[in-house]
Amino acid sequence: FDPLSASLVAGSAVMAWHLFSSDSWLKCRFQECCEKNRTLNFTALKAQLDDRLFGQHLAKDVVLKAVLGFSNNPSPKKPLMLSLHGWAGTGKNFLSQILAEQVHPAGLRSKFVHLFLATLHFPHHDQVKLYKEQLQNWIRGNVSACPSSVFIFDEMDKMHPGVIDAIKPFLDYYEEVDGVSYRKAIFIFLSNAGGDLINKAALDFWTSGKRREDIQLKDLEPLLSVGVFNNKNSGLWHSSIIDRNLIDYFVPFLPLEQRHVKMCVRAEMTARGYAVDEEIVQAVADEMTYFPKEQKIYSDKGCKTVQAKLDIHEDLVMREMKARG
Ligand SMILES: Nc1ncnc2c1ncn2[C@@H]1O[C@H](COP(=O)(O)OP(=O)(O)OP(=O)(O)O)[C@@H](O)[C@H]1O
Repeated sequence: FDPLSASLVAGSAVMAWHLFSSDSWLKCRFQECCEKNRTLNFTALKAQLDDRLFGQHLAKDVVLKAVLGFSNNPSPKKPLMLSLHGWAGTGKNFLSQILAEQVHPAGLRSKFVHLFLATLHFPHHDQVKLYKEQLQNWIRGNVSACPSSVFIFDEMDKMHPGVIDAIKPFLDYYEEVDGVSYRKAIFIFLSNAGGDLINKAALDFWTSGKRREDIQLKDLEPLLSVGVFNNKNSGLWHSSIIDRNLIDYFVPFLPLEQRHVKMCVRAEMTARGYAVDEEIVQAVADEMTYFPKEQKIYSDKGCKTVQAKLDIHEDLVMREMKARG
């Protein structure tokens, strides 16, 4: 190497190191970077929820209100904390995913979005101490790297109260904890707790001839405050998160009717690139089971098994086509 080539090589190396070690434009073209100051886009989120989430007017309203308040506040006093409640397959994970995509476009695939399942990640009650430590380290490390990290905790009703308490310091009104600020992070809890009470309230509305869309948050809150929040037998709420009022928003998910199941089938067919076939839509909706036994109004599993049932129909259609040559 002559001195000129050597300095050129060294210069290029320094430049490359600089470009790829910081969140430069070039680096972020090739790998995901944390957008530290990204705010949630209310209009985009509303459009996504209007288009994709069916039959959940309350959940939609509460989440939009929460997001509006959080994103309009340049210095929130605490992280955003949502607690989603409802029957299986009604869209709790789905909404969390849509919300996460608004902060980090890769959604659940983003390295800044973290999904925990109680039965998978924290299965053994005798290891609570270890889980607590690991979870706190994980949250601390990830929020230090990306303040707008999103943490989703599924199956909160199966989570040991000790593990839930491990999250508490991050949810509180502290400016910083050990030099890290958690105020831009989002925490979402998902749970089936209270689902039966929400279903009962929806059924009461139906029975008295009122429109589902007229159910308001105030119709559910008294029921849930007794049945979930102040019920010492409802595992989830043994935790001090409730005592400290750290949950910003309670988000109820209503049970889904057959018309919503059909909307899910149509959406799934469109996503798979097929023309919507109403015969198949009806067939899939008819294969679902509904409750209560007498009236059969609400889908037992919400829209959860729609994809699997559609797979079977897809298979049958393919075989028919093959048989016809
Ligand atoms: N309200 C809804 N609108 C549109 N699609 C829905 C809705 N609810 C469920 N789905 C569809 O069903 C799938 C399963 O729903 P999801 O996982 O969100 O249910 P969940 O409420 O989280 O259930 P669980 O309590 O059993 O975890 C979603 O990925 C979505 O495709």
